[in-house]
Amino acid sequence: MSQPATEEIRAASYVGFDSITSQIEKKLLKRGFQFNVILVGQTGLGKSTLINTIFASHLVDSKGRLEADEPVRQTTDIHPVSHVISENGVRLRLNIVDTPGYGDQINNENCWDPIVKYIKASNLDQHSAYLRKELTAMRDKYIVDTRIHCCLFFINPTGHSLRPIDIIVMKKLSEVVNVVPVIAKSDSLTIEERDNFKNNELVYHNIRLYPFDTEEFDEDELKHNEVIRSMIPFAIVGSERNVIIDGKPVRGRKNRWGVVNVEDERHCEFVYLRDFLLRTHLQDLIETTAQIHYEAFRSKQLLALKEASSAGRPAQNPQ
Ligand SMILES: Nc1nc2c(ncn2[C@@H]2O[C@H](COP(=O)(O)OP(=O)(O)OP(=O)(O)O)[C@@H](O)[C@H]2O)c(=O)[nH]1
Repeated sequence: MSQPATEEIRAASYVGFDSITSQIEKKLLKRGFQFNVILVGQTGLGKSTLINTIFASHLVDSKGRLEADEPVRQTTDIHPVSHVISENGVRLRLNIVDTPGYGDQINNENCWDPIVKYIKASNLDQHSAYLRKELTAMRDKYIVDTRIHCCLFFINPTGHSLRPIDIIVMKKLSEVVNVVPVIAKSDSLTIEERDNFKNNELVYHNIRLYPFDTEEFDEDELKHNEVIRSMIPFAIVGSERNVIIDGKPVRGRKNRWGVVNVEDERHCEFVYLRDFLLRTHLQDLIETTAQIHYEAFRSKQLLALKEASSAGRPAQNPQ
């Protein structure tokens, strides 16, 4: 009897689990993806403009927020806006949480409190939703991810170094969310002033900023994170308008002295920020959020245990 060809043996022993990748892809594509971003920074620093520039469509109305006689908004005004955007059949549900008025008051003591509370509450909502799903055995029910995956922190382009309040707020926020700082309206800075913000002040103040390395990362991923860290805070320029450069419309800002091309890396770091958030680290931002949430929960649990043991009573589960 003749031996079966290798192809036939392979066909006979093929069980087909390699199709899991296409099964996952199909399921994920049907469901779409969720990305929740919070914008933190003073009024008028270009928060809505940047989001509109990144997503190249008018997502957030950046006009008409403040009337002349309207008092400066406070951070209690936090409000989320949801959008569904689609690219090549991939749907992204985008939740943008704006925090108008942060740091605008004369007394900014505890001005970060409402933001931190909001982020913690959205984490807790997610936690409770999963618990409800487990308890009621709704295995197939898709749980919408309410957690905040990224905080874009807008630094005022003062030309000096970071304000003490920014350092405190970034530290507080980094305990509960992935913080990505950006230098707002960097077209107003000289190259020297821009460098002042990048002189490792963030490292000096020991602010724990995203991205984080893990043991799973290969050499390329580690190198890439290193490049990103050396660039942070990204010096960005935003614009909702197109200007004509060499006969072509480009996203930019025109002033008396010339044109800033937002997408030209010689002019600003907008393109690096966009690639980092959407093309290379979107999934990692989502995954790291779960890790931060877990670490915060664990340290709360340990604290509760310590307090309970020193008071000689049984520990309760923290919320
Ligand atoms: N020069 C310069 N101006 C910008 C830039 N980004 C936005 N602006 C302008 O700054 C003004 C305020 O922009 P917004 O996007 O509304 O600022 P915001 O931070 O969302 O403001 P609030 O909604 O009040 O908190 C607008 O006139 C924008 O055109 C930038 O990168 N450079």
